[in-house]
Amino acid sequence: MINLDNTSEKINVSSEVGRLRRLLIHSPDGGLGKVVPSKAQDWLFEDIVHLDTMRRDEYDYYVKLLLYFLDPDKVRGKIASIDADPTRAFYKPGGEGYFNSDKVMDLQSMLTYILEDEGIRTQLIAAICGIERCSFRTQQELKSVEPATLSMIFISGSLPNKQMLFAPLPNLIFTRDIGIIINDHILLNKPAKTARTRESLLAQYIFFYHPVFESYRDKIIEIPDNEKHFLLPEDEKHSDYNRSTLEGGDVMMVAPRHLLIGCSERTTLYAAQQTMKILFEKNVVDTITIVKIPKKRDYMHIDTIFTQVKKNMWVLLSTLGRVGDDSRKKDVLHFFAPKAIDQDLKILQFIKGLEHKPIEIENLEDLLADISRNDLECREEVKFIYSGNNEFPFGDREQWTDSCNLLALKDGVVIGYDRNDKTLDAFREQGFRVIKAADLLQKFEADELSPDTLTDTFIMLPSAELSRARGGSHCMSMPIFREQL
Ligand SMILES: NC(=O)NCCC[C@H](N)C(=O)O
Repeated sequence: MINLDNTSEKINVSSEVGRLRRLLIHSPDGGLGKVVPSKAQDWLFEDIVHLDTMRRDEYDYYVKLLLYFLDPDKVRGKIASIDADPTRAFYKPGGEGYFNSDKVMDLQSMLTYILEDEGIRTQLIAAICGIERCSFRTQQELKSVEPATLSMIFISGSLPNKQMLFAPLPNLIFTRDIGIIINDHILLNKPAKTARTRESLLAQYIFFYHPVFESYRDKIIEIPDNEKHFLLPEDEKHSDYNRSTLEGGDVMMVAPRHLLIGCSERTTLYAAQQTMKILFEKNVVDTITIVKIPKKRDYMHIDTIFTQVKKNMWVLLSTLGRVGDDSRKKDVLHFFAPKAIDQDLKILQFIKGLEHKPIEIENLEDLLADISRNDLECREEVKFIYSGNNEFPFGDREQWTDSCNLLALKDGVVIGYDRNDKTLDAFREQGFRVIKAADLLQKFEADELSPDTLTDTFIMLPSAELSRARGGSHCMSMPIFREQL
């Protein structure tokens, strides 16, 4: 069981780059290894993945890095022995040897914890069996399964004897999308895709019942459905104005009083408006900027297009920025040249009390520079790093493999994928140390570098398998506590 002492008053996120102190993750579970080619797209994967490689050679580094920064006693001086264990016991929630941190928390452990309560267990079994259309007998049988196994079944979809009860949840590794902390409030998502429905049900139960969130229950925000929606004919139900869906990758807490909400393939205008109304009424923030991006698989959420690196630095996709892709600047008439799509981008800023008079912002760079200068009171020059170093056609290629989706562990220290070479060059040009996760861990172990003193660093996470799931380190994190900037 995790130590829950001092866990109250520990939920607060008011920026994207304040030192990260606590977050929710989920290590790739057995369900990811069950994605079959014919279901990969339905389950929102671009390909099938090799689970062992994804865990051992990729995601496990993410965990070690997070622990080194957030809960160092769990890993300092132990990396060699952790790596030498062929069973990976350190990473397996619930098992002996599990790292069990109250700073880097896995949803699976949290689920196991709440399932110890018989009442919650009965409710959740009924709810899941309801959405998954299980038989009455299955529902009864699940009642006698002990919590750790039940938690594994709910997540992976399979019984211990490997029989599949329902589909796996391969996207649960992208914890960002299930909810978002906005100051000391928790906004739950409403997933756009059926493949992610069970995830949000599990998240509801975790946020409402886990003791970590106990004193925040009245600060959990759930977005309502449009009442009219129930009365609409099927073909009208899916319009952006009638549907209510929102995913965490479209919600970005950029400054203590300023929130960005993307309207995208996943988040509808209706949900964005409802969220804005609730947040203004509750006085959680006083500026909300809606960033409407093209509804395209390539750009499923705004955090696939830009993320913050440090107070005065952002990484973004130029095709949707002011500069545009350089192939267009040079007027390259080539069949590969992208269409001008920046006209599909629209940015409107709403100030509490003046919602009827939104301010239109012309482009992403203007918005991001304004956040750095005015919200974060940054005096240095604001810098932009472009995906693929803004070299055609690498901007789009590298955005597809999450060059713009970085997780800041602290101001200027980010984790991102190792495969986006041109973007990495751009970081080097800005004076960043670009270092492999394994090498950095070695240097931490040898006391040559320390998380506390590290500055301007891009930590490269191996990503051959992870990137097939179409999300990066920003998507794989749900920060619940960051220090104030
Ligand atoms: N915030 C994010 O962009 N999350 C990435 C989610 C990837 C996942 N395969 C999905 O399509 O939902």
